[in-house]
Amino acid sequence: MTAPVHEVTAQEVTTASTGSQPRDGRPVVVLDKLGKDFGDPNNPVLEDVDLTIGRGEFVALLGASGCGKSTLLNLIAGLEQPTAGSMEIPADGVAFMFQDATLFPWLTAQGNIELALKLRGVPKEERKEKAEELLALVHLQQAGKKRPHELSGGMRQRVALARSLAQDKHVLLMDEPFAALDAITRDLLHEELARIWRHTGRTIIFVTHNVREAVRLGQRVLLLSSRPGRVIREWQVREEQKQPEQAALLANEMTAALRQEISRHV
Ligand SMILES: Nc1ncnc2c1ncn2[C@@H]1O[C@H](COP(=O)(O)OP(=O)(O)OP(=O)(O)O)[C@@H](O)[C@H]1O
Repeated sequence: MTAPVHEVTAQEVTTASTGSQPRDGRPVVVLDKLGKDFGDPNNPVLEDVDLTIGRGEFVALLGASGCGKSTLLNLIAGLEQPTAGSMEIPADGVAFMFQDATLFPWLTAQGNIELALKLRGVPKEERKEKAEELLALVHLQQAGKKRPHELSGGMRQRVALARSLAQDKHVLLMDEPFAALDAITRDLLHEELARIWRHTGRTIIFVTHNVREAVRLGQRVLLLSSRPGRVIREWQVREEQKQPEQAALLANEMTAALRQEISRHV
């Protein structure tokens, strides 16, 4: 059985009666008692997920392995249907970025971005310029003619980010996009992503296992319980808490909560 999915247009916005409220901005994603099972209703992956995400928010999602983080993103992306509760998601869909860049190997970096623009219906004569702008936004203006195998992992993820921005969706879902990168490259990409988020005003929902990454990037960090997954705790991250000392304290607090949740489940 599937549950109702309501698609909100840019103008049509409602507020959920329950769950996490956004810090500011109109709600763009509203999950109300959302649940998902894969055939066994007695063993749902997600149950009673209540969450409201406001326009322009950067939300990081933490939780033990297998608690349903990716499933939650798939539901918001419309790739899976909920089996309980209801949700409101943007009518024009969302953009998705994964851990693996999944670029087409036979296309150049620029070609991969131009393809996304083409699929969005951007006229041919505008695609080159727009792709170049997006490459510049991710600081890859020199690499447009290179194919994916000629790029480092970090550069491939930059192209993947530019490609997801090319889809021109307001909501960007990111599923552990930097997990496979080394610490220094990841750090650089954090800076890039924070800058791009401020520049574009996108709403970003970012899944990670890395607590420091969540503190570094998120305005709000949510902790999902182990199966069945639901939001059990959340932290607002103030700007000053992104400074190293305070960030470390907050990360410790989140790690303790995450550990407790993992051991409770074990
Ligand atoms: N299409 C599917 N059919 C059956 N079970 C599924 C399907 N997709 C996910 N699951 C199950 O749902 C549970 C949650 O998976 P999910 O990938 O959402 O967790 P996760 O929190 O993202 O995990 P990780 O942190 O390890 O990536 C797992 O037990 C998984 O096997």
